[in-house]
Amino acid sequence: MIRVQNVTKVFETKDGPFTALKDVSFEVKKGEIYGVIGFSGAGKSTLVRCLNFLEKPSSGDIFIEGRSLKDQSAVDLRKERHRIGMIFQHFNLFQSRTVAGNIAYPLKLAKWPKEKISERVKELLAFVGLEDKAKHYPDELSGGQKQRVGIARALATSPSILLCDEATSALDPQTTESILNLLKRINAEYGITIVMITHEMGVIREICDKVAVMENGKIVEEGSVFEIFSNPQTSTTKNFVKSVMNDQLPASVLDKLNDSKEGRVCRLIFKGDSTGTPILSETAKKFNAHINVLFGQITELQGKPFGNLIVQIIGSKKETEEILDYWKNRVFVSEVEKRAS
Ligand SMILES: Nc1ncnc2c1ncn2[C@@H]1O[C@H](COP(=O)(O)OP(=O)(O)OP(=O)(O)O)[C@@H](O)[C@H]1O
Repeated sequence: MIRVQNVTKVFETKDGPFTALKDVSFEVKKGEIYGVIGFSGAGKSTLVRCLNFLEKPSSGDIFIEGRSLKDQSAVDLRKERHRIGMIFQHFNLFQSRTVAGNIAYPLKLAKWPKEKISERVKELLAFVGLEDKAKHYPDELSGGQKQRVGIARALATSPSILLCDEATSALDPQTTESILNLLKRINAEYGITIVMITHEMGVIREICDKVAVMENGKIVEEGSVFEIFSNPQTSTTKNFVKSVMNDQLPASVLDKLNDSKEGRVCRLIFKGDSTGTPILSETAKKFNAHINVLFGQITELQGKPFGNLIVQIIGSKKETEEILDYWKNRVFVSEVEKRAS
């Protein structure tokens, strides 16, 4: 659906050339919700602007449904952009136009007949739950309502892709949740592929299928949301996961573990149906070793239960290995460092 191929973007600045994107490649499949997360300055906004060629890559290319954007004429690129909607952190609404006027704008540009425009605007207002605000101006709306207008405007020309650049970063947690639910509906009901740019791991956890982690203009890690949450590799990704999982062992427990030097400490990750598996009681029946539970939490990942258990196995080396093999066939298992990270 979207293929980003070796994209590099160099800006000329008064201090010389600055490389904001370095050889970035990834693919987004049709119907997927794909997240790109990174700290401020990582290159996320530059990347999202390259996806629809608002920013032209210095090298590399973007393919939309197999079509290369690099070689397209200005006219063809404009047509291509009609199939790609975009929403922004600060909504970017026209203050002098009403809500209905904002939503109608791209349809006017596309030269739709008047009656069809008003029909489509009505339909979109109903979809985003703002039927009663058609004649209001943006400064009479809350942040969440403004973003709903932004979403309705982005959907007006029935795009197949929606790019969201920090779409919830200016909103409070409750409003963020309602906007994320609206984006999920857009994805499920219209099959629209969504690319979410964000610095909030909670947004990724809530709605994305896959995620790429960006740092200094590069993708440092990519995978399914489950893979990234259960087994983050780079320190940046670990920090993002930590920001929402709160699954670190308290210092006092770590101290005790370091003192005792006994046993192996492991993290067990349960997903979906496996969350209800009575794995510890089964282990106790089957093996003689002692299992000491240090931490336990069940949260939700993409609407499915996601359990996280940290345990210490106290037993012989052979028995510990047997237990680990037994677990590895049932749940995701990783070793936990006893030192605080
Ligand atoms: N037009 C430009 N000219 C020069 N440098 C730029 C330009 N646009 C972006 N940059 C630089 O590229 C880097 C990446 O910026 P970008 O806005 O893509 O990051 P970001 O991850 O979206 O950060 P934020 O969340 O703060 O917007 C930054 O160091 C920025 O200063």
